[in-house]
Amino acid sequence: MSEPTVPQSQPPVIKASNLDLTFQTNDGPVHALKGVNLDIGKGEFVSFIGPSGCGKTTFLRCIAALEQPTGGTLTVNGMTPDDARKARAYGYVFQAAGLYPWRTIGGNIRLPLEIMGFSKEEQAKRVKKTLELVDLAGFEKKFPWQLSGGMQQRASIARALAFDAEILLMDEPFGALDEIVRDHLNEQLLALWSRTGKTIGFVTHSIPEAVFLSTKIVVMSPRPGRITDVIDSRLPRDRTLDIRDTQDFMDIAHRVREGLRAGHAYD
Ligand SMILES: Nc1ncnc2c1ncn2[C@@H]1O[C@H](COP(=O)(O)OP(=O)(O)OP(=O)(O)O)[C@@H](O)[C@H]1O
Repeated sequence: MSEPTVPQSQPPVIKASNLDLTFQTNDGPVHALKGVNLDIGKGEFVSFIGPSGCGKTTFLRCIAALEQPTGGTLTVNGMTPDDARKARAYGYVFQAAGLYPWRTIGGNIRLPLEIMGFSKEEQAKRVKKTLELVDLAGFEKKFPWQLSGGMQQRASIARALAFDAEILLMDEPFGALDEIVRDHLNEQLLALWSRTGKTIGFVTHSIPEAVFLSTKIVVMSPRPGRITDVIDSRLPRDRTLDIRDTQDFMDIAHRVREGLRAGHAYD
């Protein structure tokens, strides 16, 4: 079994130092992120967990250059998030699959490739490869409504993978799915991560999902949005759902739960 730790010699892929983001609203300032420090190494699977409003989405959006921090520094591959975006450093998977209903599954995956100006031949190659990666080979010509919710979410992951970015940012991608489907997708996502070696940032509200998927779990708390615990998981990288019955799994889940409770007591 491989070890979950990342070699120390590699510089972090994502580095946040004393990061702040305050939104100015009509009701006064909202401190969405306050003093956030975090290093994410290459090939790590990092989950962000915490109650609504603790800044999970905001942090992911800062990495993706969709929000501008008001203090501190944030680098992605040693660059500003904006430069990293231009260098196509990451793919982003949103809460809802967000597929265009008038385009086929292949057409949806192809869309960002068309916009980026890939050749027709390269587009076809990448659509085929990413559909295989998410176990949807043969569904290219179907329309989104012909697929189940879980399959649509997988298609949306394929779209984020299509330009082969090293970093995958996923904002609660399986939140709306039932538990059995979610379990299955969690296993598939782990297999995909292990095949591709990508660095993944994953937002979730589910403790078992965070513990099952991650090499690192970041526990956050609201008002102001901040990190209250960072847990480096000692679970082996190769895992199946059975690992949820082990003592190690339950110990980590317990620590996450305690972290969430401590954050609530702060209110
Ligand atoms: N564009 C915005 N303008 C003003 N306030 C915002 C904006 N975006 C987010 N916020 C506020 O910042 C805080 C953090 O929001 P964020 O969406 O990051 O939380 P979250 O942890 O992802 O929550 P959830 O689990 O509900 O998705 C919240 O109080 C939210 O209302």
